[in-house]
Amino acid sequence: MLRTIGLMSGTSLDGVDAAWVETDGEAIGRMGPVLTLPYEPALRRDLRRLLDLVAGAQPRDMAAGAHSRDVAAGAHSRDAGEIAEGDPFLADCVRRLTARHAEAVATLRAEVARVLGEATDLVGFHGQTILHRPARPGDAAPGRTWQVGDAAWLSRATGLPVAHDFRSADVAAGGQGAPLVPVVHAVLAASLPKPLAVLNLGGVGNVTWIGPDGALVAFDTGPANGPLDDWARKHAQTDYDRDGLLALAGQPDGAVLGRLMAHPYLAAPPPKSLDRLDFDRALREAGAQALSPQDGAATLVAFAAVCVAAAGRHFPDPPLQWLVAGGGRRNPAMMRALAGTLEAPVRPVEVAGWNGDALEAQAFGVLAARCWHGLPLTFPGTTGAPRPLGGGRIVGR
Ligand SMILES: Nc1ncnc2c1ncn2[C@@H]1O[C@H](COP(=O)(O)OP(=O)(O)OP(=O)(O)O)[C@@H](O)[C@H]1O
Ligand SMILES: CC(=O)N[C@H]1[C@@H]2OC[C@@H](O2)[C@@H](O)[C@@H]1O[C@H](C)C(=O)O
Repeated sequence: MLRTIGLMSGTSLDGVDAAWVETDGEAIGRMGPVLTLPYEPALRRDLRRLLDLVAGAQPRDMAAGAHSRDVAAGAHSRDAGEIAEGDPFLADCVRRLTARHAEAVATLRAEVARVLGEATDLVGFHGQTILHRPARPGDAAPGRTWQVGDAAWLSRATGLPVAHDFRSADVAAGGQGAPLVPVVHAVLAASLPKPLAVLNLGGVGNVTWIGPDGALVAFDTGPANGPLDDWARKHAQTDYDRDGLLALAGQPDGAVLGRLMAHPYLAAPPPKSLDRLDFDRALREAGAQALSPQDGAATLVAFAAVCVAAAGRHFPDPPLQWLVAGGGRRNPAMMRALAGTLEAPVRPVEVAGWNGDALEAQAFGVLAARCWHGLPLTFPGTTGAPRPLGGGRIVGR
C-alpha cells in the first residue's frame, strides 16, 4: 500500500484540509492524522476575488431558465473572463496557496512520524478550483475546469511525487469533471446497508447514491454553504453563519424559495455539476437580496435542503439513510431543514466512523493512489464519463 497525504482546498476557500491515508486505491488501510490549515483573511479575500475575475464580466451563472436555454441552444459563454494563465495576480495567489499546502504537508508528516512512526510516499493535490464549466448536454464545444496550484513546486518543496490535475481528463472526454469522491465513498461504505446516500455539504453540495449491487449515481445537488457564507459575510460580518444562528432566527421566504425551486438545474437529470458561482444570478433575480439578514439566511438554508430533496428524486431507489459530510453538517439549521425535507434519516458520517471534516482530503489520498496505479477515477454514473476513465497526472515520480 502507498502512504499518501491527500490535500483539499474546497469551494468554501477557508483553508487546506490534509489527511494521511494508507491505500492502494482500491482498499483503505490505516487512516492517520488529519489537519486543517486555515487561509489568512487576505488570501481568502484574494481567492474569492479571483473567482469573480475568472468568471469574467459575463459569468455563466444560471439564472432561472439559463440551464434549459443552454441545453436547448447548446451554447453558453466560454470566455475565461479577465484572467488568463500567467496573470501576475493569479500567479501571486497560486504561490501563496501552494506554500500553505507545503506547510500542511510538512506539519502533517511530522505528526505522522511522531504518532505512527511512518513516512509518506505520495501526495494527492487537488488545488483550488477557480472555474468549472463542464460541457452541458448538447454543447458542441468541450467544457473547461480549472484547478490552480503549483504541483511541480510542491513536489520539489516536499521531495515527494505529487498527483494533481484530477479533473481535466474527464472534462476533455465529455464528463462533468465532478464529483470525484464517489468512488471513495463506495470503498468506505462497503459494509454499510444499501441503498445509501452520502451527502457532502461544502460550498456546493454533492451526493453519492450507492446501490445494493455497488452501482453509483453521483452529482452536485446545488448550492450548499457558498451563498450562505457570502450572505453572512455581507450581513453579519462573519465568514459563515456559525451554528446557524442567523438562519435559526429567521423564516424562509416562501415567494423567493418558490422562484428558486423552479430553477431548471433541480429537475435536470444527472450527470451534472456546478461552479461555486453558478446560482449567484438566480439568487439575485429571485429577490433574495431584499430579505432581512435572518430571513435571507433561513431561505438559503431551506433552498440548500430543497436542492438535496430534488437530488433524491433522481436516485433509482430511495436511500435507507443519508450520511452527511462537510462543514454544513455542523450547521444545526441545515441539518434541521434536511431532516424536515428528506424522508430517510439524516445523520452525520461520524455514525459510520468516518471523519466528516477530513473525508475529501482522505479521498484525494486514495485518488492519488488510483492515479499512481492507473485505476479509473470517474465513471458513467458519477461524472457521465463515456466509460471508466483514469485521470490525474504525477509530477516527481
Ligand atoms: N459550526 C458551523 N456552523 C455553521 N456552518 C459551519 C460550521 N462549521 C462549518 N460550517 C460551514 O461549512 C463550510 C466549510 O465546509 P467544507 O470545509 O466542507 O467546505 P469545502 O470543502 O471548502 O467545500 P466543497 O466541499 O464544496 O469543496 C463553512 O464555510 C461554513 O459555511
Ligand atoms: C469543480 C469542483 O472543484 N467541484 C467540487 C465542488 O465542491 C463540492 C462539489 O463542488 C464537488 O463536485 C467537487 O468536489 C468534490 C471534492 C468532488 O469532486 O467529489
